[in-house]
Amino acid sequence: MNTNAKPVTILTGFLGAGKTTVLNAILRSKKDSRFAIIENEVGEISIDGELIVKNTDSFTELNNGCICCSINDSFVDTLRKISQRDDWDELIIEATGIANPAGIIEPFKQLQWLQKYFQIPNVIAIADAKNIESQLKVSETAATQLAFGNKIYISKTEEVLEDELQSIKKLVKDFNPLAQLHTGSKSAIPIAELLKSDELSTSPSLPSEHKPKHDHFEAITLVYDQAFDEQKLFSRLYTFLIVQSADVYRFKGVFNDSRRPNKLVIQSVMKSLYVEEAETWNEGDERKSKFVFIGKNLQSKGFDRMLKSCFL
Ligand SMILES: Nc1nc2c(ncn2[C@@H]2O[C@H](COP(=O)(O)OP(=O)(O)OP(=O)(O)O)[C@@H](O)[C@H]2O)c(=O)[nH]1
Repeated sequence: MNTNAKPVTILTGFLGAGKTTVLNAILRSKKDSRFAIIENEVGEISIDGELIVKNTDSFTELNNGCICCSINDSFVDTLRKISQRDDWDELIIEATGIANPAGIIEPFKQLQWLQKYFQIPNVIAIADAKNIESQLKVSETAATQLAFGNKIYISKTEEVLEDELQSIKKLVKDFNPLAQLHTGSKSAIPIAELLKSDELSTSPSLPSEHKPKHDHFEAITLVYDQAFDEQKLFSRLYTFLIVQSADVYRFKGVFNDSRRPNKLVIQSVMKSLYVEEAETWNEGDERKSKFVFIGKNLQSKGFDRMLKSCFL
């Protein structure tokens, strides 16, 4: 092992599993570390970039598009760029929720020059206690993500009963018996255990002829200059999610309600919808509102009409 190589953590897991939440908890708990962060998102517009807690000693690189299928030049270029900087101590990569993480893990194992700068990654696969069972039924990707973790973290455990949690543990173990299993909730994420590197040798190696499969998800991003009415937006989206949204697996937005000094974040995971306050708008901000819908057979016109009906 190269002693100058720095630690790398990859966060994978299905849409809405809690990857950004874990990333933010790591940033908050290790204030003295300087993090290089790579966000791999679908859609042309970054929303996750806006959801990461601000830490002046860290920097974020965005890598849009699918990096699941092969060693991807733009991802390797991003790693090269980071390797040439000396203002970071640890690298964290948040993979998109809709892809097999093989293409993110593969370069670290196969490109020798990378090993001079980066350790073999600690891969944390996050499974949402409330939704993983149904996600595994609709998505092969959800299963593949679990299979790649050397650690599996079951999030949102406070949302399920103890006997449900036991059967979820058994279920995820079936997909990856070698992984260390951890559980937690938003306010009690076992960061130290998740980041401990002593078990990395159990990281599953890639099958020599692996053919990554991914589901045919698409993302629609919509951006508006107009301000939104928070209540209207919540109630229309809530009704939409309950009544019509079989094919929307994830929805996220950062929006402006001009009566409020803060950015507002609205997001759904399956049928649940949440609004949270984020940082305040700065003087001179354009106050654009951005939304992304992720799923199958999506029609942007319908989303656009619904969102426009929620302007202030
Ligand atoms: N109740 C509860 N909610 C959680 C927990 N972890 C995350 N969440 C919520 O779940 C939603 C999705 O969390 P994110 O961290 O954005 O999920 P993600 O995996 O980054 O989502 P994508 O990047 O879109 O795939 C947010 O509303 C979080 O606040 C948890 O342990 N308990």
